[in-house]
Amino acid sequence: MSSRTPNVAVLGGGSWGTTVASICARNTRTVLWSRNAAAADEINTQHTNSRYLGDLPLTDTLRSTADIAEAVSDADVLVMGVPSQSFRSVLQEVAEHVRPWIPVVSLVKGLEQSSRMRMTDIVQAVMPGHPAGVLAGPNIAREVVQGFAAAATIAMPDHGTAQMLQPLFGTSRFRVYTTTDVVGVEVAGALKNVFAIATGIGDGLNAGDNTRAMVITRSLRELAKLGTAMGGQTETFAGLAGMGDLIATCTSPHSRNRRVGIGLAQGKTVEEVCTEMGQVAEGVKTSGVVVKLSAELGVDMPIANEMDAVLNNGQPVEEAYRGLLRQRPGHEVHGDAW
Ligand SMILES: NC(=O)C1=CN([C@@H]2O[C@H](COP(=O)(O)OP(=O)(O)OC[C@H]3O[C@@H](n4cnc5c(N)ncnc54)[C@H](OP(=O)(O)O)[C@@H]3O)[C@@H](O)[C@H]2O)C=CC1
Ligand SMILES: O=C(CO)COP(=O)(O)O
Repeated sequence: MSSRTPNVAVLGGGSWGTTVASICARNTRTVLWSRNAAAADEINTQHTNSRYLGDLPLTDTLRSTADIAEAVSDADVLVMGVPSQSFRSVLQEVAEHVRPWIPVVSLVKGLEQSSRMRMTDIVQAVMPGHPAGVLAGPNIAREVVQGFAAAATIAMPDHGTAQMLQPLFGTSRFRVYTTTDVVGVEVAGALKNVFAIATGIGDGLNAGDNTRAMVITRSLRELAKLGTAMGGQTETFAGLAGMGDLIATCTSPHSRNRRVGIGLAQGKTVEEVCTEMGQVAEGVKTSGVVVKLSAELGVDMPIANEMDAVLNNGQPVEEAYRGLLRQRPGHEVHGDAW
C-alpha cells in the first residue's frame, strides 16, 4: 500500500481558494486552478496572488495552472473555492476529468439562487457518489495567510473521511476540527453573510456597540432556527461555523459582506459597492434565497426579510432598522418576533 499523502486540487484562485491551497501545499502536493493564466503564472513564479492577497507570501511548493483538466487529473481530494453562483458550472466542466469517488470539499458560503440548493447538494446532483462536505469557520483569508491563529471545522457525512482530510487542511496555527453535520456547517456559513450586511448597515449608520451586539445575537437566533429547520444540529450554530463565523464576519473590517452594509448606509448602491470591492459578497444573492426558504419552512426571519427588502427591493436602510424596531419584542427564547 502506498504511504504517500493525498494529492489535493483546489478550484478557484480568489482570496480563499488561494489561501486554502497555500495551507494544503504545506501538508501535501497541491495544485490550484485559476481561470486567469497570468494569476497562475504569478503564483508559480512569485509565490503571491497580488490581485486578491497583495504581497502576502504563499507556500512556495504550491503549483497553479489555468488548465482545469490538468489540475484535477491526479487529485485524490477536490476542493471547490469558486463563488456559489459559479459552483455548478465549474463542477460540470470538471466532472469528466475527476477520478471516481474522491471526496469533494466545498469552501463556499452561499446558496444557489436558481435552485436554492446547498453546494454539497449540487455535488450530489452533478457528481453522484462522491462524498461531499464543507470546510468553514471564522476565517478571514488574509489573516489566515498571515499566520494568525484561527480555527475551522470540516464536515463530512462520514466521520472517518473528515478525520482523513483534517491533517491536509490544518497547521499548528490553523486548527481544523471535525463534524458530520454537513447541513449545519453549510447553512451557517451561507446565512452569516446576510447578517453581516445587516450589521454593516448599523455600523455605517453609526448606531453603536449595543446595536451591533443586538443584531449579531438576534441574527444567531434566526440563523439557528432556519438551520435546524433545514436539518442542521443545534450545537453547530453555537460553534465555529455558526457563532464563530458570525462574530468574525459581522465585526471584521476585512469582511466584504459587512462592507456592503456600510456602503449601503453611506448611500451607495449594491452594484457600486460590489464593483468597488472587486470581490464576491455572497450575502447579496443569498438574501433572496433565505427568505424563500424561510417562507417555505415556516421560519420567521425578520432581520433576513429586511435585508432582502433592502438588497432586492430598494428599501432604504433606515427604514429596515425602523421596521425592526417597530416590532414588539416577545419571549427571548420562544417568541417568533425578532
Ligand atoms: N475570502 C474569505 O475570507 C473567505 C471566503 N469564503 C468563501 O469562499 C468562496 C470563494 O470566495 P473568495 O475566494 O473569497 O472570492 P474572491 O472574490 O476573492 O475570488 C473569487 C474567485 O473565483 C473565481 N471565479 C469566479 N467565477 C468563476 C467562474 N465562473 N469560473 C471560474 N472561476 C471563477 C474568480 O476568478 P477571477 O479572478 O478570474 O475573476 C476568483 O479567482 C465564497 O463562497 C466565500 O464566501 C470562505 C471563507 C473565507
Ligand atoms: O467568510 C468569511 C470569514 O469567515 C469572509 O467573509 P466575507 O466574505 O464577508 O469577507
